This record gives sequence, structure tokens and C-alpha cells, in this order.
Amino acid sequence: MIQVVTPQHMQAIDDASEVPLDELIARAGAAVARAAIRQLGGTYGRRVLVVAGPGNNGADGRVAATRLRERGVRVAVVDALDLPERLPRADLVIDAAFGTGFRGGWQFPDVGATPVLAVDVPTGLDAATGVAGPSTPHAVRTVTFQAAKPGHVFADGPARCGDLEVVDIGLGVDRADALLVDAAAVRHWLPHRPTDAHKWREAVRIVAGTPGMTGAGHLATTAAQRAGASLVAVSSPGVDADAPVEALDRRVPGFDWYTAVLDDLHRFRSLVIGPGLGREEHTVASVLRCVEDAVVPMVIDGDGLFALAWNEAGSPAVLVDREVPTVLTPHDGEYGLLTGRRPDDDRLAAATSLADTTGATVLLKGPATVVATPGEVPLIVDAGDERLATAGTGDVLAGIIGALLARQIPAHRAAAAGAFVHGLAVQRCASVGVIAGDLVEQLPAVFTDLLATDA
Ligand SMILES: NC(=O)C1=CN([C@@H]2O[C@H](COP(=O)(O)OP(=O)(O)OC[C@H]3O[C@@H](n4cnc5c(N)ncnc54)[C@H](O)[C@@H]3O)[C@@H](O)[C@H]2O)[C@@H](O)CC1
Ligand SMILES: [K+]
Repeated sequence: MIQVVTPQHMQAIDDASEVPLDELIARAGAAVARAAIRQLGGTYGRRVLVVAGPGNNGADGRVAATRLRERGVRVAVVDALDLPERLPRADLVIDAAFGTGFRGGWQFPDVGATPVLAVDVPTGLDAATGVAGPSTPHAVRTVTFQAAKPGHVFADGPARCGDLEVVDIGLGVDRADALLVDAAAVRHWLPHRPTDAHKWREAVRIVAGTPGMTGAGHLATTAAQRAGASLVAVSSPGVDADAPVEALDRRVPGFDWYTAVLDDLHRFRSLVIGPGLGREEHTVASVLRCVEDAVVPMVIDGDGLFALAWNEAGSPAVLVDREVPTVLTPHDGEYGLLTGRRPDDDRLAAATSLADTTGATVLLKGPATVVATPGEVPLIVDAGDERLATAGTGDVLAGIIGALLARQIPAHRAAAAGAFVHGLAVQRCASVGVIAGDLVEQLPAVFTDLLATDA
């Protein structure tokens, strides 16, 4: 997994390093030159323009210019603080104007359609949050050093950075502030089906859907089945026989259903509660009883999160007393309900603070999803795309995580693996018109691919 380190922390690592700054700059600049040659597809007859600023970012760019000249590339270097009226023509522009030391107020010049290779970050992109400035270029590639920064992953980062290359320049990272989840990690986390498998071994209990909203129960159930649950029992409070094919239909009353759910919960390995449950007062009460008394790992999603936010204690503090793992899956609005304010641009900090106050695993949904658990390094999943912002996809994710918890994967990894698999599923779907059920259909192929690939 790629390590993610905040710019502030990277500065501290830099300060503590025994490698002299000049040497770091030499290594960084050489890596930028190599990336430029790859981008140009050669050296002979190629022209490169380096926009170099007054700080170390500019120094990286000037070293790259020297290395490129040595290889026969025609290089022009312009000073970011003294730009000529007309820029020299080039096949590639290297943006070495400013990096993490940028303070705003400087405009990157218009380079038309010429591709831009960014050093560390495209100038003006906030390396801590990924928020771009007004003239931040859209780079085709960004070369950064030692670790990715949150700004490469969140907000405008992916669109402005293009392909991200993380180069080892010999700085020892003591601890990552987050890790970017990849297929190799998820493959490693997925357990093999045990030889003593029986149908109750990885059984998932789901409470989702209400009259008129049974789709949520269907989606969560079929997703759990396709994600490897050995058995799924589903209840949609107040609904008669409506279980999807091959799931157990556990009818429960429309009110005070917690007794019926808790009665035989010991037979299950996880509980998914919340999708499409509605927001009635009696629903809130039943959800809270389950949170208090369910002694299996639990995913609380959708209206389950609403119930947590509106419990009489006035906060999600009921979670702190749970002795088994809990996974919360808020989007920004639900995060706002739980905490009183929506997450700000620092999404790692937002997810971590809710995890710390609740003791739960928090999966904060977004274009890059963050998973935070007390005592664990946060995980970031950027496998999905904007098509996941479609009704019902959250119900699918909740079901997948429920199955992975039932398969005995620890909550932190189960949540991240669930988000990763969910992202791969949407990538396999047709380019337009994706509906949540399509994700479920892709799950067997996603798991097959994941387990088949060597890495
Ligand atoms: N450990 C690391 O990550 C390493 C980072 N390196 C590079 O060092 C960079 C950070 O270097 P610096 O801290 O020198 O920061 P920058 O190179 O981003 O620039 C800071 C300088 O620019 C000036 N400045 C900032 N905004 C301005 C504006 N709007 N108009 C005019 N001047 C402005 C500042 O006064 C300061 O002199 C990184 O982005 C990276 O490229 C490498 O050189 C080596 C190691
Ligand atoms: K830059």
C-alpha cells in the first residue's frame, strides 16, 4: 500500500533526516527528469520548459533541467517570479514553480494544450487537503517524494495530479498518516473458506427496508450473499415475506422489533442495520436497543445512523460501551448529523475524530473513502468513481461489509476491503446507467479477479 503522509509530518521527517538537503534535491530532480523522458517518449529533438520557483520545488526543477540537458533534451528554464511575456514553445512543461511552501497569490501561466508534469504537487494544490487554487494546472503526471500527501488523493487532487508517481529519495518514514488500499492488500486480507465450513459459520443478520422501501433489504442481502456470507437472514420491519431468493425471511413486527432481532442473534456472526429503515421514533428506539445489546460485530448504515444521532443521550456515545466492533458508514450529511458539523477539507482528521469519540470504525464515504479506527493507521480507498453516487449503492456496501465481518475480517480491514470491492464493482459496470443491483452482479467476478491476480 502507498504510504500517505501529511505535509507537516513530511517536513518533520525531512528535518530529522541525516541526508543533506542538496542530496535530497539531487535525487528528486533526477527522478523528475526520468519521469519527463518517459512522458516525452524519448530525448532527441524534444523540448522541455521548466517553470522554476524560488524554493526547493524550484530547485528540484532546476536539477531536472540539468539532467535533461545531459540527455540531449532542449531545455528552457524560466523563473516563476519573472516570467517572460511569451513562453518558449515546448513539448512538455515541468511545473516546479511552488510545492508545499506555496502561499497563494501567484498565477500559473497559460501553457495551452502542452502537457504539464508537476513536481511534488501541481502549483497551488493544497498538499494537505487537495483543494486547488484558481490557476492550478491539470498535470498529466505528478512526481512526489517518499510518500503521497493527502492532497494527491482528496478533493481536486486526482483530477489535477494526473498519474501519481511516488519516488523513494531515501527519507525514512517513521509512520504513515494513512495508507492507500490496493488490490494486493485486500487479497491478503481475504480469508480462504475454512475446511470446516458450515452454513452458520459466516451467517449475516440484516435489518433493512420497511413497507414501500424493501429494495434496501434486497440490495444489502444479495450483496452480503455475493460477498461470501454463508447464510443471510433478513427482516424488513412490518413487511410480509419479501426476502430475496435463498435468504432466510425473518418476519418482525413494524414496531419494537429489537426483541425479535436480538432473540437468535447469537447464531449470526454479524449484524447489518439501517438501510431503508425509516426515521420513525419507534425505529430509533429499536436501533438503539440493538446497538446496546447486540454482541456481534455490527454495521450501522443509513437510517441506523440517523437513529444514533437522535438518541436521547444526544450523541453517538452509546457506541463507546459496545464490546464488539461497530462500523459506521456515514456520507457527509450523516456525519453532520452525528457530530453537529459536516466534515471539513481534512477528511482524515474528520473520520479519525469520529472514530475516537465513538470507539467505532468510521467509513467516511467520498470520492476517496476514509476508514478510521482507534489505534489503527487510517486507510484510504479511491477505487470507485462518481457513478457510486446512485441510490442503493450504500445498501450494497453495507451488505458487503457485513459479509466480510462475518468472514472474521477485523472491522478496520473489512470496511476498507468492502469499499475497495465496491469500487472495483462499479469499474466493471457499463459506462453509463449503472444501478445498484449491477454492482451486486459484478461481485463474484470482482472476487475471482482479486484472488486470481498475483502480486
Ligand atoms: N522531504 C520532501 O518532501 C522534499 C521536498 N522537496 C521539495 O521541496 C518543496 C518544498 O520546498 P519549500 O519549502 O522551499 O517550498 P516551495 O518550493 O513551495 O516554495 C517556497 C518559497 O516560495 C516563496 N513563495 C511561496 N508562495 C509565494 C508566492 N505566492 N509568491 C512568491 N513567492 C512565494 C516562499 O517565500 C519560499 O521562498 C516540496 O514541494 C518538494 O518539491 C525536495 O526538494 C526534497 C525533499
Ligand atoms: K509544483
